[in-house]
Amino acid sequence: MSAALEVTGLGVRYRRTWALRDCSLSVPAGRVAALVGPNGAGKTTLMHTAVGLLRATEGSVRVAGEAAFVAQDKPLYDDFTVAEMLTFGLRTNRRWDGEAAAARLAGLGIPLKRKVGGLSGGQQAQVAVTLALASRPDLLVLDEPLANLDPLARHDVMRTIMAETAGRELTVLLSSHVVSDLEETCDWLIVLNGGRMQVSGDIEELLDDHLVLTGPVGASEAGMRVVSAGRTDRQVGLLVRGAPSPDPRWQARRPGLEELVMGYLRNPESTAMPALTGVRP
Ligand SMILES: Nc1ncnc2c1ncn2[C@@H]1O[C@H](COP(=O)(O)OP(=O)(O)OP(=O)(O)O)[C@@H](O)[C@H]1O
Repeated sequence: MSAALEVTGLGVRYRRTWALRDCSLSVPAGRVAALVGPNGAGKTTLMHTAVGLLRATEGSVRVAGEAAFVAQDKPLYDDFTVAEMLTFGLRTNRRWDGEAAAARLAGLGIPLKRKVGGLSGGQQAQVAVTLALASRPDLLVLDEPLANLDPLARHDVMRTIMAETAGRELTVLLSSHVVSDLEETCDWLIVLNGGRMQVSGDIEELLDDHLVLTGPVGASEAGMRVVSAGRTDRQVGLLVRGAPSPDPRWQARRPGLEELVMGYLRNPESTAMPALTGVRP
């Protein structure tokens, strides 16, 4: 499968501050990739660089085809009606599918005559995503599309994205702070922390490749690849990568996505990157 997004040795600096350093990753075409990380991790910087709003200070970003971007603050023009936004899109995009966009908005019950500023937050997010999709991108980049939305609206926006990715070669990169929102929709995970890449990979493969171990203090950790550890006076909880421990005192189970992400974020030194990027396992 060819890569829709290929990031190689990327570094981005704002004046003296490096927002990203030594980042390499590859997202295969057709994937819905979740980009997660704490505040200031560099998510927006990575997305801006991918869509050409920022230039790489070092390294490179390559997108196969056209990218569309929905910014965190959804720069929709409040005084424009939804219909005017569609006309604007038609005039400013080479490949524009206004009919599909109008049909989708009708399906969502969003009136074309309504001013964008008069729509709810959820509806504005739907309009922003629909307009981005109407430009028929190969890569759709969404910077926290679910921020400030209630759970129902979050679910609806994710459903729109899912419906669009089904049956065509659209690749999506979306950032979020809420890992549970991504579980159903995303099949690729990227964890960014302090400007460094920690994880990039297929979510099912990553979950298969990790274990949560719980055991008494003193249970052997020899030979294990510990991602992160939590300890109390009596118990130890570990997230490990690879084979289970031979020590029978450990109880093992498969992690959930949130546990996997939190395990890595707790220990910024741990990485799970494909070998080809040259990052240590
Ligand atoms: N225009 C700028 N000038 C200087 N520093 C910046 C600028 N934009 C971002 N930074 C810095 O770069 C780093 C990465 O910021 P970025 O906005 O990419 O992170 P983020 O992961 O998107 O954060 P958040 O989750 O809070 O949106 C931070 O340390 C931030 O302070």
